Amino acid sequence: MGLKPNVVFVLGGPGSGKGTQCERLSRELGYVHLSAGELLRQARESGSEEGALLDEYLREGRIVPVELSLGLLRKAMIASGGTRFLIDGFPRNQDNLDGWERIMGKEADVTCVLFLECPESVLEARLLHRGLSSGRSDDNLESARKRFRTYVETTLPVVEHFQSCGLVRRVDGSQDMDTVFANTCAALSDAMEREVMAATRAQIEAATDNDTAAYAAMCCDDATGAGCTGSAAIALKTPADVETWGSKGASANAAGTPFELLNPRMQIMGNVALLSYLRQNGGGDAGREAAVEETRVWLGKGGRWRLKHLHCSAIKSAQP
Ligand SMILES: Nc1ncnc2c1ncn2[C@@H]1O[C@H](COP(=O)(O)OP(=O)(O)O)[C@@H](O)[C@H]1O
Ligand SMILES: Nc1ccn([C@H]2C[C@H](O)[C@@H](COP(=O)(O)OP(=O)(O)O)O2)c(=O)n1
Repeated sequence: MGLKPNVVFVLGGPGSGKGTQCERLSRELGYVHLSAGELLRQARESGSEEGALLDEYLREGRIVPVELSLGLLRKAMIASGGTRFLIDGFPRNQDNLDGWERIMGKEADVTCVLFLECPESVLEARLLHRGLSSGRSDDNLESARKRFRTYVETTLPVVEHFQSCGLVRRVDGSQDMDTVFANTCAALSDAMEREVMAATRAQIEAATDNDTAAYAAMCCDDATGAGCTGSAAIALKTPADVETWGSKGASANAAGTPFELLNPRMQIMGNVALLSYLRQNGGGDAGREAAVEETRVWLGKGGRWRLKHLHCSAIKSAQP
């Protein structure tokens, strides 16, 4: 099975800093940032037949039917080619949530919900200030108050739903931008760890399936592998490189064998993740048994985790 898209929902009142934080997170941590509100504004401007209807919804601070917002999000997710998403301003009500679960529930994994908390007085001041230059028809006091009411009545219950699933990471959005960013990064660390584990599993599955193209697609252009051969690091970029690598460390890649990643240790530094584990290939009747210490260095960029380097120990045990 390939890698499912990993999604972080970013919620908070209007003006809580969702767009500001997502823009920086996407730049520094390599996520694809998609703003539901921005996609709707673009759709309104595109001259489509829904334009006039959208204009009314946006001015009134009402939430548009999920078919429309999720349709735009889904298209943008596919067009981005990424697997790691910050989805900003969605799901904003029960209709959004139901639509997501119906259409995307099996297609994507929600790793966490980043929730920026901010008092209404701060939000109002920010939106009025933003209104001086944003050109947004809803950055005025009347629309801001309507949007805040909509947020309290319809979005907070969605946050409570995610809270009961243990997915909410709360960050005080009223602090200065750098402090909010630092707290946001810390709040995302466990979600990022899960993304890296999922990417690692998907890449090992590609190896055990002999899917060298899928494996290579998860590598950086300058990726290298070292260890198994006892010689210098070799390039790990093209399917042919992966083939060469596999043939040298064949026992650890016994075709179709199930595997376990034991004792994983992970360190995340910005958009770099370092993961070490003992990879145990159980084979049972199906194949050989082998254990290898592996360290993978992953780089988060362009909306994906890409392998930068793989180091393997010698095979610790193998049965013919
Ligand atoms: N931590 C912060 N402190 C002060 N102003 C902020 C902060 N975060 C965002 N802003 C400003 O507040 C306004 C709203 O931020 P934005 O990111 O657009 O919010 P949202 O996407 O949640 O509506 C913007 O003008 C932005 O520059
Ligand atoms: N899931 C969504 C997200 C936004 N919208 C609409 C309604 C919102 O008032 C506007 C603007 O949302 P956006 O997230 O860009 O901005 P604010 O958080 O309100 O500042 O877009 C929607 O209908 N459905």
